[in-house]
Amino acid sequence: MQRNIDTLTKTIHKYLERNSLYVENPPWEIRKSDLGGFGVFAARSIETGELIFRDYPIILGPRAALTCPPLCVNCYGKDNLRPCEKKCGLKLCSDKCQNSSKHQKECKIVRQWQTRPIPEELSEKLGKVFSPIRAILLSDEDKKVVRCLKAHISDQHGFEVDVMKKVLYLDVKEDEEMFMRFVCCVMDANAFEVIVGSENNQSSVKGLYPLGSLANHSCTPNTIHVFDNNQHMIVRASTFIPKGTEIFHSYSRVIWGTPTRRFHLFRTKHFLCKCQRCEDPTEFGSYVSAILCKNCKTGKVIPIDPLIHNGKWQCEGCAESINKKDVAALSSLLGSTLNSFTNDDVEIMLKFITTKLATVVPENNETVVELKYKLIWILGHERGFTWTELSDDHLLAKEKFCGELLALLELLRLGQCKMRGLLLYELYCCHAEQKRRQAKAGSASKTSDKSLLLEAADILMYDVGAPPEIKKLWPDEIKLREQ
Ligand SMILES: C[S@@+](CC[C@H](N)C(=O)[O-])C[C@H]1O[C@@H](n2cnc3c(N)ncnc32)[C@H](O)[C@@H]1O
Repeated sequence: MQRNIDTLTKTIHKYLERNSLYVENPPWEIRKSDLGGFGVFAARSIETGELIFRDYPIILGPRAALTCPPLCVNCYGKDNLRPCEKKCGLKLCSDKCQNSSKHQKECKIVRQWQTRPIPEELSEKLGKVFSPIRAILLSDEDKKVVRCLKAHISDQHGFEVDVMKKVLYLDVKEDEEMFMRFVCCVMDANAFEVIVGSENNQSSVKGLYPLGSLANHSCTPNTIHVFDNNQHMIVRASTFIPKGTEIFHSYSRVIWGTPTRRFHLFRTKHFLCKCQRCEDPTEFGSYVSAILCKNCKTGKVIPIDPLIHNGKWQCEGCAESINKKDVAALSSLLGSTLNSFTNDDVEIMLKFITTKLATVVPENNETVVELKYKLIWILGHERGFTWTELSDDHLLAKEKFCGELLALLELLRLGQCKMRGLLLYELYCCHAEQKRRQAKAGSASKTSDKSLLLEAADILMYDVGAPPEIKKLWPDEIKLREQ
């Protein structure tokens, strides 16, 4: 399909209207982007925290990753899965899901395609390659929406259809196969990871959001996106966005260093980011990708030109230069050490930060940051380290890491980003626990700073995964939507 601004704008407006999400004079508009293709731009100035748009997934389905557990194909629950009574090969978790009209349609089409029964051991495979089948059942209008989204056409995409044909022996018609292969290319270019379910029963699935898909990437995004309990995507401004500015998501992890982010973006989204943060050898003075100089021991080694693949790196202190390969070897070693730690290795991780890591990388290096973030989620949460079990030292360590990572996010100019919301809440919980302990010991009580909680509640507004204490602070109108 010919992609131009008028067709794209009309198609997206109509899609939002069909889903009751269109608002008159929206603060966004679709335009050609200097980055190539199209993008979403601010049609007027947008204040920090302002709602930019809501979007609804045109396709939502299980993720194919091997690490994702099998899910009910209807509600994405993980428990009580059983094969469909009509033997389509999919798994469901209840009579309600079995009898849902959505499943009835999907069940029928899979049974039509079956040339032999799908054995139970292959049922999980069918669940994981199921999203493109969903696209076949879209209305013609919705198919038109999918056709106007960017597709990365290459043989690397579409393995789902190969599994359908070669492993599950589904007899798919040629035109259906072609459309499903195209849908795989569209999903790979545009799909978001979506969290469904609440607190203790969350699953990760993938969703194609037509308007959300049109926003390009920046490593310093100006938006935050969350998903509510109806799988709507809610996009708000994480910083002030002047009129005419391009609206960006981040497709990568903001705490990764430039080589890691650029590699990830290239591998998954097939482009080399050249944003302001990627261009800056110090990443706005954060030194997230820097390592320490082996020669002078204290100088920070940074890339001379971060946009040159395999270019030289140089120490800011003694000017000693290093090959990118040596930097990459150290990063990879540190990365695998980080991955080898389990939740029980808290003491080892804490020691690793202050000993080994402190001699080879600066304090904001991505490995240090990842490790601190990992510890923040263990301390106060995991078995053996819950709030009441936590030692005073561990509580202090968690509080310190929250403060350090919040300072880093500011250096990285990330505004009211999701990670800030999560860290503010964890910091608030540290203070509340300290206050409880002081009250118990009868000593002068530390005040737990309510402003941290209020700011976290504002940043994480609408997020289905937000802690209950935060949800209580949302305006009634949003609480009602959540029910
Ligand atoms: C989700 S789409 C974004 C919308 C897309 N520009 C379009 O025209 O529909 C993702 C694709 O847009 C392009 N893109 C997004 N951000 C980019 C960036 N910062 N630099 C270069 N290309 C980018 C890449 O081709 C990427 O795979």
